[in-house]
Amino acid sequence: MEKVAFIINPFSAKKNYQPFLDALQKKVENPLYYISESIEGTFDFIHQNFDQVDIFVAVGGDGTISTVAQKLINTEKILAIFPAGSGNGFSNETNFHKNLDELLDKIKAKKSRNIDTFLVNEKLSINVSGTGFDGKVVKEFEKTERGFKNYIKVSIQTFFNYKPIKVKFITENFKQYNGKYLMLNIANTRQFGNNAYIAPKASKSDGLVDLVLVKKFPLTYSPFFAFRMFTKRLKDDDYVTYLPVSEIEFKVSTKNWHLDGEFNKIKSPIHIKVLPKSLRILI
Ligand SMILES: Nc1ncnc2c1ncn2[C@@H]1O[C@H](COP(=O)(O)OP(=O)(O)OP(=O)(O)O)[C@@H](O)[C@H]1O
Repeated sequence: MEKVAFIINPFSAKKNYQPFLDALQKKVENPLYYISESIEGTFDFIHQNFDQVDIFVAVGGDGTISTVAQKLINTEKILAIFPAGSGNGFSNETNFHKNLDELLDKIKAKKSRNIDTFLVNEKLSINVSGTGFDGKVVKEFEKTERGFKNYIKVSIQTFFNYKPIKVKFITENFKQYNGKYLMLNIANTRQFGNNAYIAPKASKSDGLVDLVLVKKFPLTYSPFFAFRMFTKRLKDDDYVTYLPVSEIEFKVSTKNWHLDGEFNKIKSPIHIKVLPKSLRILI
């Protein structure tokens, strides 16, 4: 077996990691694994095993993957994923499936490629991060037991009393886009998760992110918006503007952000910067 370590987040996938662990122990002799009780725990584990491991497998959702990725950025170490989250946006976009045999075959072949990531001020994002409506939704969602149904429920409740955010660009050339928005997202890949394609043309290896500005639309329009998002047709939507950028600065009237689906408080002004080809992933 290649030099590989499995980092399992017991809080993802409805805490149902035991079947994964049983299967792993059946198929791999004496696997190196770590059940992560905290983000700090994951950091320590990676630090302690860094020299003797080539491939770190994150077993969890986008939040877990992002914490593992933070320690692998700009190194030769390879990130692999066994998706076990509720949305799995990043793993959907990087071709990882809930199939242990397939993953073990890929590990044996050990082929990899470098992809982009980006920073929101100093914080790393690998998939899609944003502020405004969905920052608030993630904040409220984290108070529930998660899952797709709760996500939809919280989204509808939040929509009713949501005030648009104000965005003011610092970077010249973009000032024409100053204004009020329902939400602002930065997309390295195409989807949030659950095949919700907020940026259907985004590419994780072009040195750019899509800055996605969404204007407030009437509630009656939300089914059309959702339909377009799930069918990769949001690009044609009049409420949405796409700005592909490698770096951009702006002020925004809220601190509520989500980074790869995890709630974060980030102080304005905001500096977005792509880190081109900074993360090596197993293919
Ligand atoms: N390395 C880690 N170790 C322990 N807990 C973590 C780690 N990374 C993230 N967490 C916490 O675990 C919870 C679930 O994380 P994660 O995002 O992986 O799963 P999810 O929310 O079910 O999936 P998704 O983001 O795909 O919807 C979050 O509350 C997060 O803060």
